[in-house]
Amino acid sequence: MLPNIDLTTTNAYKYLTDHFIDIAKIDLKELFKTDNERFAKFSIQFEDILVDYSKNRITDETVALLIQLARECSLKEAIDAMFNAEAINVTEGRQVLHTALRNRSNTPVLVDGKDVMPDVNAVLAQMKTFSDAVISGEWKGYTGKEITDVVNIGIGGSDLGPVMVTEALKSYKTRLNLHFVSNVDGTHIAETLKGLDPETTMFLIASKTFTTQETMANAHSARDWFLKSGAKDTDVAKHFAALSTNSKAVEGFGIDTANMFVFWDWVGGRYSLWSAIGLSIALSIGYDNFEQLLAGAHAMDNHFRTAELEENIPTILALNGIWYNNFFEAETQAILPYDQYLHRFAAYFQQGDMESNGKSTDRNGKPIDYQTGPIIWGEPGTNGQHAFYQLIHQGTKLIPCDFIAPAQSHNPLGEHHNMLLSNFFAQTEALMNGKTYYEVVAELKASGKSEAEIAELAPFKVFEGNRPTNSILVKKITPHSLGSLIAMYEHKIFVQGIIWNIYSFDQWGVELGKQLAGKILPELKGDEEISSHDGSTNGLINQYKAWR
Ligand SMILES: O=P(O)(O)OC[C@H]1O[C@](O)(CO)[C@@H](O)[C@@H]1O
Repeated sequence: MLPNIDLTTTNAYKYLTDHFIDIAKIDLKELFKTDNERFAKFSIQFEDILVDYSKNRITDETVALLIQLARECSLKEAIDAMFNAEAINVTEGRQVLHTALRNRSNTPVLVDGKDVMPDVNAVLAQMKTFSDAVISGEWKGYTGKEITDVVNIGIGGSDLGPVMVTEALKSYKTRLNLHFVSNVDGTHIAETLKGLDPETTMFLIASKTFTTQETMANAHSARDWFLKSGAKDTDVAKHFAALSTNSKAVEGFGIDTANMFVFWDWVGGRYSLWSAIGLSIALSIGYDNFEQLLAGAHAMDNHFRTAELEENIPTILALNGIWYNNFFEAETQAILPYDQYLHRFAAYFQQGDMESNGKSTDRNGKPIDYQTGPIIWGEPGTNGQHAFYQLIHQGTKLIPCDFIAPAQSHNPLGEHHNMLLSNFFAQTEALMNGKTYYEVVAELKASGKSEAEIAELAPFKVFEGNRPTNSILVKKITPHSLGSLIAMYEHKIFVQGIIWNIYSFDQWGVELGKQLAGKILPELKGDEEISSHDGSTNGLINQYKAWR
């Protein structure tokens, strides 16, 4: 069972509320001036990942109180409950076992008394055989040609993880070209298919439920396109595979069950890239690299499960986030990777975090009167610097930022990487130190400006500073380190959900829109005027009908 504790009733929360009044007045750069050990104290290295959280508005006391909060909310017990296969996804009556998918040590994981590891390993073996055959060219299409292109059709967790990882690990690419179709907008599949040859294209229909409207519509359009090329129904087996928990629906669609890669309902969609949903990743980077990704995540799982809370990276990151979210009232959290390969990392964790912790009902079914999940956003550096960093530096909102960068580039081109990393280091320094009015005046004087010009300009050039950041420096983005990095954020989300006393593994909030779309779709068929909705919705539907 998960603990059920309202964080605002804990002693730690009360102490933190008082402590916040003191900390709100303290300037972060002063904390560095008075403590030479601050970096050593507030940074943790795990394998090839260094997490520096010293540029946060925290003291020893803050960290101690946040840890106390985690203890009072029974975090350790909750971690054990997840790894021990308790049904902690209560509203769906399921276990939460994405960690079993990457359990490379193969210790038994018992679900209802049955060890799931043999099934996990059997699917991995099937993925290996299949991906090896397609990559080597041994697998032939219906006219005897090798497969050159793979199209993953899926959405949400059946798309975002594979897209993010295949982009992040592009430098490990096999000879196959990967494409991803998610949107029900016909443009997505139409544009993707334009450059492809049905004789050499493989489709992966990725859907946990195999009922998702967008995925099924795209899957049918893909099959129509394939059959139009002259292929027969019996050729579908050579060009379509399914990644799903729903064998019946897969059969119903006409995909050979030999080409079905299963997973289980104890894998949440947004945590499924480690499962058969990762087949596109295995095809894209090769099975051995996919296994390395799993191994990296497993290493982080072990760290999360065994490290003391004070040394536990996901826990520390989560508690820092709670500090800003619940005390400083920060509304958002930026994820800013200084690595072009990680350009979908923030988008991936938009689903990971916001679908998990965007909840306002606690574990008693009662409305919550404190803040839960933040808005997650971000773009790669340095592009972001030339777009939205203005607001991070000088806007009225406090935006805690995670900066992520690899020390080694896969493309060491002249001075590019030093230039990139100089920006990475400079930004967190600038956000912390800011620039005072006196510094601005001195700078303007030195540049030869008149007194009048200085008086006019100076206020606009002041940077308040004192803006918090985490710096996550990774030796190199490899399948292993990326696996660890993803698992680190997954567990951060878990910790926050525990402390906010919410259920992080359901997603009822996506249902209402789906339901209403299902009602509206038949109304769009004919030409008759619609009057069954509110005035705005009626007006919009009727104008759509008039214009289409
Ligand atoms: O894999 P499926 O079942 O097609 O679902 C896709 C996505 O839809 C959601 O249920 C949200 O609509 C996500 O949680 C999930 O990742």
